[in-house]
Order: sequence, then structure tokens, then C-alpha cells
Amino acid sequence: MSHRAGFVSIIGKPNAGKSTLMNALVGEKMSIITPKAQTTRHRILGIVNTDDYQIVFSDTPGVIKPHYALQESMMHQVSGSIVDADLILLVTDINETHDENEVLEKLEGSLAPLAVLINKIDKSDEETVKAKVEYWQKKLNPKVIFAISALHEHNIKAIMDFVIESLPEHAAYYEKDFLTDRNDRFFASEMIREQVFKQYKKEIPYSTEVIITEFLEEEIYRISAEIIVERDSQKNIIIGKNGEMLKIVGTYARRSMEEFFQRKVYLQMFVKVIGDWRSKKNYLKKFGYED
Ligand SMILES: Nc1nc2c(ncn2[C@@H]2O[C@H](COP(=O)(O)OP(=O)(O)OP(=O)(O)O)[C@@H](O)[C@H]2O)c(=O)[nH]1
Repeated sequence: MSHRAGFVSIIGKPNAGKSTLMNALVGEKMSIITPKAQTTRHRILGIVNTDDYQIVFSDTPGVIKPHYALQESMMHQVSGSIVDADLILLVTDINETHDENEVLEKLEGSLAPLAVLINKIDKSDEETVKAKVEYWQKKLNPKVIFAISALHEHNIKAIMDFVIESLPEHAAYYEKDFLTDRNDRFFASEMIREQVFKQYKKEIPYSTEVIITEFLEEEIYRISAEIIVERDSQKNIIIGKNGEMLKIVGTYARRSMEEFFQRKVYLQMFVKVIGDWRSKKNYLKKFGYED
């Protein structure tokens, strides 16, 4: 059989389970997962290679109406990923009660075949699943609908088989040992961001960016990072009384890094205030958000 390869975009609302699905499909932890919406800020490629095929999955930020420049950049990344796609996996939470019009608008004009994945069926019942399948059938008439649980890896194999079947015949786009377009610095910063999303409430996670300022690959990895917030009051919250909160973030982030890199890690973090960075194009560019 000839070789198949293609781009598969994972699209959906915030919190639908896109990152959980991507990690289940790729079999590696590529994307950070937290219970809060809008955790994913960048498009992240996760590549699955065999001798016969190469699947290039894109995990994308959840689709929202953008309110500030950072979110605009996030939405551009979603659009770019739809244009590139050979296949689109639309992930929807079975218990989603709000409408999904923003997501559907993004998909308008896309020519790629579409699969609807109704996620989190572990938190639902058979009747609701049946009703949702009918709803999406009518609404989008997709090529196929899967009822899945990304968290419990239910029906993941069926999706993989479908994806492989749907790939065009094509040579590999990337070297076969290439697993992602992101480097170790990116994953290190994401592991800190994951803890910021997990440990702090309200607007703090959304006002925070993490920049790796030093990454030395010695026998022990020496990693320094800046945690950037928008206001002094947020800086105090990040640090916590006697530095206790920052210590918690550092401990968990370091453990994730040690597991990911399979190395001992020495992690240093500094907190810095940059007023209103989310709305400033120059900072967004510096932090790696394209226009
Ligand atoms: N019960 C249940 N929870 C799930 C399932 N899939 C994902 N979740 C949970 O839903 C939350 C959001 O998951 P993510 O994978 O981060 O969602 P996302 O769509 O990437 O979110 P954004 O980054 O905001 O776009 C996490 O708490 C997951 O553990 C599932 O199949 N069942």
C-alpha cells in the first residue's frame, strides 16, 4: 500500500476536551489540560508516525469571540488550522448547553471532511447520546459521528482507524522521528502555565504568561522562567504569603518537567509585571503569538 499523510485539526469550544483528545490520540502528553476554559493558547502539532502513514494532529485554542489581542491571535491560529486541514475533528461536550455558533461560523467555507466527536459521554446517558447524535446529524450532516470519552479513552481507536482511512495518499510532511513542532522550552513553559491554571482563581491564569529565560541541558536541566502578570496585586497573589504559592507551582511544574524530560530539573522562577500585556501587540509578538 502507498503512504498516507495529512493534517487533522481538532476544533471546538473551550473546555470541550480537545487537548485531552489530542493527547489520547498521540499517546503522549503534548497539550496541557486543566479544568478551566481557554487553557490552550497556541496551535500545537502532535505527529503520529508509522511506516505506512503520518498523521499531523493540530490541537487548537477553544473558539470564542475575541475580546483582546491575545484572543484575536488565538482565533487566527484556529482559522489557519482549518484552512490547512485534510480532516476536521469537531469536539463537542455532550453537556454543552450554550450554542456552538461561533465554532460553526469558523467552519463555514471549509472544504475538508468533518467528523463530529460527542465527548464526555461518561457523564451522560444513552438517551442523551442518541438525541445529540440526531442533533448533529441534522445540523451538519457530517461524514461520521463518534460518541466518545477522551478522558477514559473510549472510542479513541475507532477515531484513529477513521482518521487513517481518511488520510490522502501523500509522502510524509515531516521527518519520521518528528513528534511535534514545539521545542523543550515551549513544553517547560506550558508545564508552569498548567500549574498557574490549576493553583489560582479568577482572572489570574488569563493574565499570566510564562517565558523561559534560561534552559541549560546539563546533567541536571537548569531552567529559569519569568511568570508575567498584568498588575502588582496579581504579582502578590502569584507569590503568596511567604512565597508559599509560588513554591507549590514550582514543585508541581518541576515534577512534570522531570517526568517529561526524564531528567532532574533545577527550576528558578521570577515574577514580573507588564501592564496590560494581553492587549499589546509588541509583547504578544515577543511572546510568540503571531498576528
Ligand atoms: N468527564 C470527562 N471529562 C473530560 C473528558 N475529556 C476532557 N475532560 C475534562 O474537561 C476539561 C477540559 O479538557 P481540555 O482537554 O483541557 O479541553 P480543551 O477543549 O482543550 O480546552 P481549551 O484549552 O479551553 O480549549 C478537563 O478537566 C478534562 O479533564 C471526558 O471524556 N470526560
